[in-house]
Amino acid sequence: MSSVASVEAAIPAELSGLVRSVRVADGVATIVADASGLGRSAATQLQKELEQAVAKVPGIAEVRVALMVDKPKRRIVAVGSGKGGVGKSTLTANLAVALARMGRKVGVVDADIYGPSQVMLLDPARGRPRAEGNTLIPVESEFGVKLLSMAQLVEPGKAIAWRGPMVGQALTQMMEADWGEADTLLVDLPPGTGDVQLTMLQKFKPAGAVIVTTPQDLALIDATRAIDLFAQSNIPVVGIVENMAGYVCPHCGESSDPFGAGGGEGAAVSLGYPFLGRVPLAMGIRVASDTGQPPAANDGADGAAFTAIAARLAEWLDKQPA
Ligand SMILES: Nc1ncnc2c1ncn2[C@@H]1O[C@H](COP(=O)(O)OP(=O)(O)OP(=O)(O)O)[C@@H](O)[C@H]1O
Repeated sequence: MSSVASVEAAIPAELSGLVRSVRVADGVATIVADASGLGRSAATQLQKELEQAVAKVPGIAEVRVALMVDKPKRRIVAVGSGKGGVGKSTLTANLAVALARMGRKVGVVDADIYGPSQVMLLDPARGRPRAEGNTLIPVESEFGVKLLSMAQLVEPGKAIAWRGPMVGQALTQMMEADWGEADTLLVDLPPGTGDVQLTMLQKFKPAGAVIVTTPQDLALIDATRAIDLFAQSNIPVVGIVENMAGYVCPHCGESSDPFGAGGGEGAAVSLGYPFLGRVPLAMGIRVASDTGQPPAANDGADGAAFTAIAARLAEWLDKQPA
């Protein structure tokens, strides 16, 4: 048998369909295999299995495996707000779950170092991300969304008082993790306009940004600042979401507007950005969120607003150039 034939015969049958070429010269076997569509860990596994199988072939001193991989078309969408507590994390988690229910492969990066809440929202079982070499493997939440959070990387309850460079490094590790097939990465940014935002904009160039605000004037002024940050970096603003708008009393059914109403929509119109929708202030949203059950995971009324906003985001994503 020729040395190429011996190498081919040694490759397990279930992997041979992925092998594109085999060459042998001076005891060195060079195998090219197609790993496109496999996640990074499956590709590493393929490489190992090929190396191990071929190393056993008599006369082969060295095995080199080259993998053909396609760069996944993954879009990053930053979710930002001018100030804290406006529901940015709640929106991010629910958009992710709603997009996953629409068939997208979604990852969430919780970059909100000052209040990382995605673990509570999406993974109350608190899975720990694994690491392969320097590459993090995100946790799979029960809602079909992959997750990496600053909260998984530090001890629970420890004050997060990191300096800028550490924050940038942690963000980079999360962004460059093995996101596998994920086509959309939603990044829950800290409120305001600090180091994380700048690293995000300069290094990872999101395809777009969703801005969350509550309807009252102060939040809107802050939201305008957040919008400016994206606009200055030429990151398109997908649109503005108005959260905590309109409270329906669960007892009497009367609707009131504790934070005013329509401010987000008004700001969107006057600034010339699309208005993506309004999420009511609802007890059900708060309770479900606190117990790790994002309303968008179900067909109930509390999830409907998130699903509608996710549909607008999906439509926007589909219109972006490949
Ligand atoms: N539409 C809503 N109805 C009721 N409660 C809400 C709504 N949106 C958010 N909340 C609640 O408000 C609180 C703050 O929300 P969230 O953590 O999402 O805000 P945030 O903007 O991400 O804040 P931070 O930047 O401080 O992390 C949470 O307890 C959340 O459950």
